[in-house]
Amino acid sequence: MEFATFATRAEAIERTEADHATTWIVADLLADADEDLETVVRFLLGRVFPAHETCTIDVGPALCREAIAKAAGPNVDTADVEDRLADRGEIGAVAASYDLGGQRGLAAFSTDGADATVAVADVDDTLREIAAVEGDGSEGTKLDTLFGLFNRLDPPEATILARLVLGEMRLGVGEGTIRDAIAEAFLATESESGSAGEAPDDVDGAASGDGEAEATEDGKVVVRESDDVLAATDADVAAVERALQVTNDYGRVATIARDRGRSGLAEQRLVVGRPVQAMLAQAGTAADALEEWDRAAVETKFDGARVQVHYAPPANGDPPTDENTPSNGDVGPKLYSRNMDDVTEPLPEVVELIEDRVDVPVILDGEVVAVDADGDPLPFQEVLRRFRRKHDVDRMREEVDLRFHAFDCLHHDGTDLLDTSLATRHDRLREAVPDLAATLTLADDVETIEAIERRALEAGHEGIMLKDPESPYTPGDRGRNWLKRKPDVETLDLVVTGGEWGEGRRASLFGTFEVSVRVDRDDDDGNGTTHTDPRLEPVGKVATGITDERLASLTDRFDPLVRSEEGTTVAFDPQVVFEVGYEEIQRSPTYGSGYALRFPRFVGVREDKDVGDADTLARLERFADAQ
Ligand SMILES: Nc1ncnc2c1ncn2[C@@H]1O[C@H](COP(=O)(O)OP(=O)(O)OP(=O)(O)O)[C@@H](O)[C@H]1O
Repeated sequence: MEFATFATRAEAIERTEADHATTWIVADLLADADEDLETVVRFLLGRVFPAHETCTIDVGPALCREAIAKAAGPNVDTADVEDRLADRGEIGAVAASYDLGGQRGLAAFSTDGADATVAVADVDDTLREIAAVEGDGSEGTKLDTLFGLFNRLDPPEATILARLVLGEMRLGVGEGTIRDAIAEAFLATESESGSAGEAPDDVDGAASGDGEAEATEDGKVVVRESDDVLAATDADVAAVERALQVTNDYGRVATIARDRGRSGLAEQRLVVGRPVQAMLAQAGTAADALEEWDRAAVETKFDGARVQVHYAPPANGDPPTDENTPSNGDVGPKLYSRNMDDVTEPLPEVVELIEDRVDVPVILDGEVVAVDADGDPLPFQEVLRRFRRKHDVDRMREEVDLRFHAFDCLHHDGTDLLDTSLATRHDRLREAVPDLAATLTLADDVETIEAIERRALEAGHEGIMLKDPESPYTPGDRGRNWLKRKPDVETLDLVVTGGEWGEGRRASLFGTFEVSVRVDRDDDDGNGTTHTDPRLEPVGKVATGITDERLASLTDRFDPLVRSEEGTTVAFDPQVVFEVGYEEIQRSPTYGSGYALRFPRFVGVREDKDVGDADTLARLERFADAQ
């Protein structure tokens, strides 16, 4: 597929507002993608690599702006690109606003005069090439390669490339839309209920369906209520969802759905070495748990960082031959964070522990916690000193002692356990790692649960987890089968979107940080889906709780993220998530979110969270209502 075709269709998706119409156009695009299907799916999600691969193209906003400036010609410098960014607010629009290198010039044609169009596969290859560049001079090589690509693109293509490079596609296509579109494009014909979802007629490049299409002032195409509903059934969508949960690879699932249909999807298995999305929890009380289930499984809530362990010991057999066969030999131990980043290297003692204790293939879920000399838990911030460390791992190992607590088992000795009950999974967990398994107590009265909670708090833990003992493991889901209970007021995990330079002694440091919530299109789906296209709205400014030393390190960290500057106020590229405490949430016209935090206080940087994991406006509103 030509990249220009992809860009035009992406533009139409962006202009379309109704969810079902978006699903149609995406389904239509997937059906036309042929051999580029996997790439198209990833591009729509703003990714070059599937989520379970730890590769990144490692091009920051500054380098991307420099490449655009270079492609825009000798009269344009990075400062000019930054000005336009401050003006237009979005890198795609900025890239499209320049007459880049060859757009209308000679470079659009190869030397023999043939039209040198760029294919989706060319863009993918080039971005992978950029990802692979390492070592001295890598910045320069990445810049030249990216510039070379921008140089060959038309404005709509340049928009998409710039957004892709920075992982912000802004098409309003979340993971849920892709899931539905895969079902619509490739499974709907298999259902008895009807024919495949028909892509709607084209109206000005965007979907119309049978309903009346109407362009609004901002150019979005709204499709009014129509008889034309999606053809995919709930069962189709569930089949896709299931395969996504085990493979964690949208591109791959799309291809399997197209080529092998439902039976192919049903055959997908967990693979030791391929991380799975973490199951998440909602806040809840003992009374909530006992109201919802007959009995609650009660566990300590450890105050550390989530780690998923993948290991297949070498003695157990040969390495996997087919990547869809549960591996039975020689993988890892590999450790993954809650966001599926590879954290094996920073945590060597966990690797050694697993190698030492485990003798069959496993996928375990758990938490690493920093502990003091007596083995008592230390605050969460301590574990983060170890978690993403690339240098001085050995020295830090001496400084911060870690414990690994395993609380779930997703795969054990050739058997996938996602669909079995928590109680069964816990039995397998104890079989796999008897002395690393968290204690799980079944309770059917509030008093027992409260006693466990008191003991957990006295021992220095964060609180307790309450889990439905009958529930399956649902990757990526923040449902009500796991409830977390901790006494402290919930903190919020907010994206840092701006800042202000300090005054006097602190004039060379950022002194205040503007923090924002995510406002996603499908914000209120309530199912914990990670959305790739967040809009961010401020809720307050954090200035307290930060030491001078910390401010200095934060200033170094945020300096390269400055997107624009006006007086002492700066806007940052949204990349860092702060955990923020507060006394109260108030309604307020001051900020775009409609809320303001009273006495916001810096608790720490959530190194384990990306922008897509930050709290949403919907969650903030729930907290505000519950005050
Ligand atoms: N026994 C346990 N079972 C499950 N999760 C646990 C347990 N102990 C600690 N945790 C941690 O608690 C988290 C569950 O809370 P949640 O899903 O809300 O994540 P979060 O947003 O990081 O919340 P928080 O900031 O409260 O930890 C898990 O991701 C895990 O890291």
